[in-house]
Amino acid sequence: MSALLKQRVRYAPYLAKLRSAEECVELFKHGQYLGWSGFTGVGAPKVVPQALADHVEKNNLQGKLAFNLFVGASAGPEESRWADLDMLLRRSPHQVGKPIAKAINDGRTMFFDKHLSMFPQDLTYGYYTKNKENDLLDYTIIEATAITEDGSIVPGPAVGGSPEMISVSDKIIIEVNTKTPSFEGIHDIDMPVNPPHRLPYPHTTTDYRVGRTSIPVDPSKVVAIVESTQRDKVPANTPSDAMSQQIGTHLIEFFEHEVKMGRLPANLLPLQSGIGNIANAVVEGLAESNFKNLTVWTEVLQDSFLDFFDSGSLDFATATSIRLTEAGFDRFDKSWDEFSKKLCLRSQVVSNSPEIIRRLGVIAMNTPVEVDMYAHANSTNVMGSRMLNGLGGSADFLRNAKLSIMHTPSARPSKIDPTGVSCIVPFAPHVDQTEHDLDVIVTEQGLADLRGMSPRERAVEIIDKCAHPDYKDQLREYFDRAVFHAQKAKCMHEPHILKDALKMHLNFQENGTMKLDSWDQKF
Ligand SMILES: CC(=O)SCCNC(=O)CCNC(=O)[C@H](O)C(C)(C)COP(=O)(O)OP(=O)(O)OC[C@H]1O[C@@H](n2cnc3c(N)ncnc32)[C@H](O)[C@@H]1OP(=O)(O)O
Repeated sequence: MSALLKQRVRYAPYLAKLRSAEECVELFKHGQYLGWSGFTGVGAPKVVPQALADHVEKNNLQGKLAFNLFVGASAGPEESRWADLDMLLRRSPHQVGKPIAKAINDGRTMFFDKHLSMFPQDLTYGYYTKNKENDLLDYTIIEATAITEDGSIVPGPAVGGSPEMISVSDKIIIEVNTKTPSFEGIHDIDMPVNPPHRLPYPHTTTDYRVGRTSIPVDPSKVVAIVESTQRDKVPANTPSDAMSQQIGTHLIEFFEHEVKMGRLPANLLPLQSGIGNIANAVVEGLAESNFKNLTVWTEVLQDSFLDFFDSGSLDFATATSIRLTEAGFDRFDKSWDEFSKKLCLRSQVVSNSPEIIRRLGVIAMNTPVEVDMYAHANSTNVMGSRMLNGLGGSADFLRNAKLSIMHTPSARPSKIDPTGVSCIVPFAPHVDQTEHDLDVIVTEQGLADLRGMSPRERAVEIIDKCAHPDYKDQLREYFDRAVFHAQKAKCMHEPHILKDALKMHLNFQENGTMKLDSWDQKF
């Protein structure tokens, strides 16, 4: 037992339960229901999942030792390995990475995609274990960076759904990570209380704290403590480029206008920003802008937020996960005293709570796959059926924010055409965010402010301001034809010609580009 482990585990009875990761393997049986800590690739267990993967690989147990796995959002490379080894029977509510997306799209893993604010509570309602005898997760494997005197768990860089998983878990395995510095003091943990006893969340500011800094656990449920010395491995972020910077510029101009019109205060309102290079560019733009005393209420913080703090413009940020690269974590650790005063990590049911997002008037910004001309957005399924990452928390925020913004490139490259995929389409083949949720669509071409507009007005605005020049005329022609058709058919509210509505997608599937020869083209 390392001296560091002894120091981190302040509840002595747990030390008697010390096991190696390999010694935990025998606890696991095919078909069990498991919870893992972690959110967006950080804070997930590492050594026990790796030992299980090694065991499966060594004994050719692919598909024979497989699990129903729940993680707050995505986990790290261990999850990808489980996907490659056919160890995932079922997975929810979010995932990231080619191997797991492949397992889902191959039909090997049953995935369901759920709002991240709802997933943990639905787990406690027993919705996901309803076919089991005891209605509980068999094991939760949770990464801790310290254990308090009463046996409570101090998580690392993610809280996610761990409080709920622990509350509905039959047995618990704690991986104490002694390589990661202790994150004690940075968390604010809400434990689940189900209706009819649930009370309102009292949060009225981004820095509000209920005051619990660790996750309480019944020590009799803890069956093993395992030491881990592996840090989180987050791939480098895609740097911002001219396209994403242009989107950032449009947004900052829009915020300045909103302040001038009195619809936003001078320091804006708490910001939520999604993942990816557009989100990073927006954060970079804000850090360089004239806005001061900004706050952030979001679900994931990335490396760009460290610069945002350093710029002096950001007063406080809160999320459920701080997804930093190794270099980002080093920087974070070095300035722990400074960052930890300005940062709080919460349960995902709180970071993504519709109630709080609406109360605080959050400004939400996320990237879709595509948006249609009436402002329905697809965040998850390419061509209506190929799963990318899942919905994540995008709809938690976009449905409830004061300003709901989707930012996207106007077009993406296909294999044969540098602008072969238009991200503005006539009809979204899968809808995650509806026309009733979205206020603003922005691409590098421009910004469409849709507030108060009827669907036909929206279509004109989105095509004019946001579509790529290669697609503007084509989209306008579809819209004009749809209006002509709808006038005759008396269905002018949201005009469509169903036989044509998906022709851009069909052409992409057949010819590798969304550019049509004509709308009369046959498929
Ligand atoms: C945990 C969280 O919830 S974070 C907060 C918000 N979460 C969300 O919004 C979840 C849903 N959104 C997402 O996952 C992402 O924003 C995405 C994938 C939709 C877009 O993110 P980006 O950084 O722009 O994605 P990126 O450019 O890497 O594209 C990802 C893949 O989708 C493909 N893709 C994206 N848009 C399209 C499109 N319109 N048509 C076809 N393919 C597309 C890309 O080609 C790429 O495929 P590849 O991986 O095979 O190369």
